[in-house]
Amino acid sequence: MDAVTAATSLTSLDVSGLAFAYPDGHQALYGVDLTIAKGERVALLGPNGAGKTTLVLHLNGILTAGAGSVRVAGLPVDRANMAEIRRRVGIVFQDPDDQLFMPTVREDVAFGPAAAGMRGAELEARVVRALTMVGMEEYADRPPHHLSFGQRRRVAVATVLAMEPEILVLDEPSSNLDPASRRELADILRSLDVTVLMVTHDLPYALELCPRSLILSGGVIAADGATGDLLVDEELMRAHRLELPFGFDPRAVAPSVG
Ligand SMILES: Nc1ncnc2c1ncn2[C@@H]1O[C@H](COP(=O)(O)OP(=O)(O)OP(=O)(O)O)[C@@H](O)[C@H]1O
Repeated sequence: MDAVTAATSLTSLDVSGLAFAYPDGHQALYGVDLTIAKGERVALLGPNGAGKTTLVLHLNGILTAGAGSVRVAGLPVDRANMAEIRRRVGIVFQDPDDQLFMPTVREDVAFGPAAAGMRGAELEARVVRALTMVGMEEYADRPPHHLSFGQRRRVAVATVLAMEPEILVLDEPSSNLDPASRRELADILRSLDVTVLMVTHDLPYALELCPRSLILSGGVIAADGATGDLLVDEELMRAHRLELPFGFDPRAVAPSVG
């Protein structure tokens, strides 16, 4: 596939036969197949140790496939395409402090685009746009370490959005957020015109935000379907150690809209 075809691909992510063992021999992925279309919001569910983080680390080449392939908008994730892949796949890690290291919020958000060569008014506009998307434009000149956890998570999302990624990958985005911050982040994610893959143990959040979910279990995709359908399947949930919060009834929640 040539670069032009890749750039206009309707598939954001295509993972095929992905297998991976860590250097100590531990096999974490056994042959993962999945496709995510442009603009979809998909939750990646699964018990501890299922391989979710291992899979995510393959999406921008932090880990490279032992076997199989990963393509982002048609581009293979390999050494030759790494700069373009890292621009297209934005990963928001669970701990915002892994992503924020500059003296001000503005510099943190500018870091990625500046490293890609952007300068001057274009860079400033990019930073303002990303901060506005997460409602943090008024905090541009503050040191990140003076912000609350929820605000730092939003800035971490902005650092990734500033790269205008094809896919936004979020690792446990709702963890450690109070209910209002959790809802505000959901509103932000819903407002974005970007493909989203969200790793989460927060099943109500998955239902609220993601019309589709994947269950990764034992290093393979064990289920792929409408989030509401998966969450009401008690046998499936039990088989993969997934539990809804006490009293939560997925049938009572309106299905998320794409
Ligand atoms: N650096 C490593 N070396 C060896 N094994 C590892 C390494 N990192 C993870 N593993 C193993 O690979 C498997 C998958 O781990 P991974 O972190 O991908 O799971 P996960 O689904 O993200 O789990 P959690 O929900 O707990 O975050 C686990 O059995 C884990 O112990």
